[in-house]
Amino acid sequence: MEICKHDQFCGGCIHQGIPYEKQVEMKGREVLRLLEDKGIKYEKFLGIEGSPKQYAYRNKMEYTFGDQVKDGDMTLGMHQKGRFMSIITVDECQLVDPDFNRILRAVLDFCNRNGYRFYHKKTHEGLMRNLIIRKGERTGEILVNVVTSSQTEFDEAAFTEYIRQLPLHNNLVGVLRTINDGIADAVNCDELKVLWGRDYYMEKIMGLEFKVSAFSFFQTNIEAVERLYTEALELIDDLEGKTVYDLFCGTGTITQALALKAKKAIGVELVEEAVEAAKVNAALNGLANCKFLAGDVFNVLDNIEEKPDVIVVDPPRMGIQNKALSKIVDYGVKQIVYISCNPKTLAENLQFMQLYGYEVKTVKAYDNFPMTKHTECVVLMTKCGSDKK
Ligand SMILES: C[S@@+](CC[C@H](N)C(=O)[O-])C[C@H]1O[C@@H](n2cnc3c(N)ncnc32)[C@H](O)[C@@H]1O
Repeated sequence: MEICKHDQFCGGCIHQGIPYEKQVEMKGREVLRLLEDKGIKYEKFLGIEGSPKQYAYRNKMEYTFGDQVKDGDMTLGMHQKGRFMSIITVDECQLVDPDFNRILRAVLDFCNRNGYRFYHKKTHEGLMRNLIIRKGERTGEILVNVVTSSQTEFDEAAFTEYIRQLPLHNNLVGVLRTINDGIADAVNCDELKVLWGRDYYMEKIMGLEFKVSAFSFFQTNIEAVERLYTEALELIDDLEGKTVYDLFCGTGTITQALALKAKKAIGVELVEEAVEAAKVNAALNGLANCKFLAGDVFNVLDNIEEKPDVIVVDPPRMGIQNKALSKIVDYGVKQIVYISCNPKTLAENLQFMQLYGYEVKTVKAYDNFPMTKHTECVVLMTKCGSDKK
């Protein structure tokens, strides 16, 4: 693949131009360095896996309307590297399905033709704010969600017609409009309007089906994350008859995969909408042995009656706070599987867990986000001495 035409301004693909094997090797070395810096002793490093797809792997993009130079033409895309107020049009991004680029270009043309202006971050004036495109990798379903203020007229019928007649390879299943009049530079939903079709797409992963609604979290690189989750769950000795906690469970993908084998799987997640989505999906998959609880892991752990035999954690980039980690290690379960999207906070958490009687058996890294700086890791920890019992 040639160097992307947006490379000069877009800060997303920092490793672009470096041969892929080299990128993977660099990320693997970085994980080991971070672990070693924290004095983490591990029995085995199982290496690093590259992504099954190096391009067109992202199933979601959140683009912003703006301009690249002050009072210049309207743009739609990503923030320019190092220049927060500048937006660059990324209509040839290589990390997304070509349909995303087609839709982005078409929406920008539509807005220019209709004289719609972008919402200005400083003056808080203007109409067009964001464009969110999501795709079911395994179903080929596409959802288009345009985010606007309510300050001036927006021709919803013309927009819908225009999007529906675009020649796409994938199957458009919904055209949505989100009204956001908040002044924060974030996508908040004051009202979600279904202009056509439905407000969700379907995805298939780990042999399960998922209904992913407009704002639900869902993993970005499906092929890569399926392999990562599968390998992470294979580290657990035996799930039969066991109660498993899936902490920081998001929309409950892991919880449901665990429930296929365990006696009971309990997911805990801060975002209530994600928990509601997880419940809907568990019902869709006919899984009656899943339970989902909304709230901060630190608080919710005190209210779960069933004690765990195994714990899986998949925290956000900031890792797990020590006060929550104390409660997790206090269960004394034989195996903890730690899935991490930030090797730096992973190393800090492992250091703490080692002090409280856990040892690191295996570490494996995964490059689920080729060209970018991100690396995922899966670590198996066991309670010291539990092997000898
Ligand atoms: C990396 S994602 C996990 C994704 C999940 N495994 C899935 O497949 O959908 C981390 C999740 O932790 C949640 N989270 C962040 N802080 C939390 C907390 N203190 N307690 C519970 N959940 C939290 C986030 O909302 C997010 O959904």
